Amino acid sequence: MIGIQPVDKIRAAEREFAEANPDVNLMLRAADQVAELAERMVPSGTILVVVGPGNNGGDGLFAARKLVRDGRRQVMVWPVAGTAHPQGVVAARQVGIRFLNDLEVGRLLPDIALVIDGITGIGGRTGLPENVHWFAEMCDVLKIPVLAIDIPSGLAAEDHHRPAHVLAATRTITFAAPKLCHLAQPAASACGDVEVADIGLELPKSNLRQMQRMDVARWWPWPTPYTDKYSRGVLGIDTGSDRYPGAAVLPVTGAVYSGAGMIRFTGPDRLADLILHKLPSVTVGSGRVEAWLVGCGWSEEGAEQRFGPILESGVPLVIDADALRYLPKRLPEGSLLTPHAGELAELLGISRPEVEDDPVGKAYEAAERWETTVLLKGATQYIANPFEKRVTLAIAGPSWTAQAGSGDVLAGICGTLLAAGLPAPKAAALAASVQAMAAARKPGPFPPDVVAQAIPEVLVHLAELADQPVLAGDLTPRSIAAQ
Ligand SMILES: NC(=O)C1=CN([C@@H]2O[C@H](COP(=O)(O)OP(=O)(O)OC[C@H]3O[C@@H](n4cnc5c(N)ncnc54)[C@H](OP(=O)(O)O)[C@@H]3O)[C@@H](O)[C@H]2O)[C@@H](O)CC1
Ligand SMILES: Nc1ncnc2c1ncn2[C@@H]1O[C@H](COP(=O)(O)OP(=O)(O)O)[C@@H](O)[C@H]1O
Ligand SMILES: [K+]
Repeated sequence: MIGIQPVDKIRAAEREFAEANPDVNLMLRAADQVAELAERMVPSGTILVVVGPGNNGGDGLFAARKLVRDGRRQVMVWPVAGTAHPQGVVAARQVGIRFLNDLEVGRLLPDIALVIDGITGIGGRTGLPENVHWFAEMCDVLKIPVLAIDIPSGLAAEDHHRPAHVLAATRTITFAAPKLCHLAQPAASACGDVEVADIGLELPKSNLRQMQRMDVARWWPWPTPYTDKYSRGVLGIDTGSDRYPGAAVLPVTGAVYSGAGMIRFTGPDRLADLILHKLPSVTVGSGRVEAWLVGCGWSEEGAEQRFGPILESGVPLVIDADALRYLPKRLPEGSLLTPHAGELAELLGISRPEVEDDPVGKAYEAAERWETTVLLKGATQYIANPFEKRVTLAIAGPSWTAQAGSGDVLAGICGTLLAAGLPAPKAAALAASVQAMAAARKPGPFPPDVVAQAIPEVLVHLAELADQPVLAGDLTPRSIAAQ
């Protein structure tokens, strides 16, 4: 798990560090890391460092000095605000770096091998300075690689929005910890590959975090030799309707391919035939279950009648789609709500843009109101955990997943994991991450059920990562196997 840090925590850590280490210049440390990455990106060619008025520009100027390599590399600086970090300017001038004006930049740009963006960092407000708009567009058109220092200029560190004008980066090097803009879409799409450089700052634990592959590997409920189908978890699924028959098949597909021990389908009989045709391991009719998945494709007719008895069962529920309209005040303990932005807006009685403006805050608000875990779906998936007062971002996948039915499959994966006994926040974070990883293995317009079929391959890799014996399969002792 990686902690995502707000700007005030970064600044506080910087102050503490400076007090404890008066002889260490953090800007030089940051600049060295920027220069080192720039060397890796373009071992030769001219580098243009674009600097703003603050310390982000200071990083850029000291990196420029380092990159000159005793005159063996041509490095130029464009101070976009007129003024720039005074000591940085002196340092750059001392090694003979040429300072350019707008006209010169326009003329020389086609021959630049790399742009280093030191316009604004964590002090940046959303939006690029106006006199740089043309430059950002030219870099894009000319496909010039851009290395952003800390934050691509135009983005604000704690904001997931991507404004119309931003100096989009090929790579971003940030310091100490990622900020929200590096990981949350659409801002993240302007950051390119993000590298987090250690400059020695000590940061407190964050209540905003992002899942890593190793977390998925470690938390996945791997079966053991003691496992049977019941102990792996029986999932009840009541989904689909005449209007949405696919919403019966898709969640079941997600559940089967993520390894549910057993599935009991209790939706309309006609739909059971459809499911069995594709997935004959599913059983039909009620019985004991460890968790329920409800709501996908219910449509309105009869929804409440379907929901009532399931709510009374007392086991944890995955509550998706139409069932979100009929939430009781108190939900069974351990339940999980899986709304997309529109459904969350309806739940909270606000507009969709209000949710899209503050996904972290709104997901958390709903989680607190219903005292339950909320998985807010979308390009970035947020899991709000009101018990430990934190929000986790799932591992992200390709945008091809934005298609009808992906949410149904995801609900099925969540169901498998709740039935396996995982607490809802873990189940949601694992399910969303694994679906994204499966989609990354099948990048393209594959239907959501085909993406679900890639989950076993993802799990094989994760089991290797976690060194899980479950992979061995053949437990024959080596000496016998060799004969
Ligand atoms: N903290 C750390 O641990 C370390 C930090 N380090 C580095 O310091 C950076 C932070 O530096 P910083 O605080 O000086 O702010 P910075 O990002 O340069 O921007 C402020 C300037 O930009 C201006 N401005 C803002 N938005 C604008 C806009 N949209 N359009 C136009 N102008 C805009 C703003 O103007 P003002 O708000 O004053 O009007 C102000 O003049 C950090 O990202 C990292 O690179 C490392 O050296 C070492 C460790
Ligand atoms: N831009 C995107 N990039 C990646 N995944 C996305 C994107 N937009 C949506 N998704 C995924 O698509 C799913 C859509 O869910 P939902 O809207 O409930 O679909 P449905 O109800 O039709 O199944 C979510 O699980 C989310 O993971
Ligand atoms: K920057």
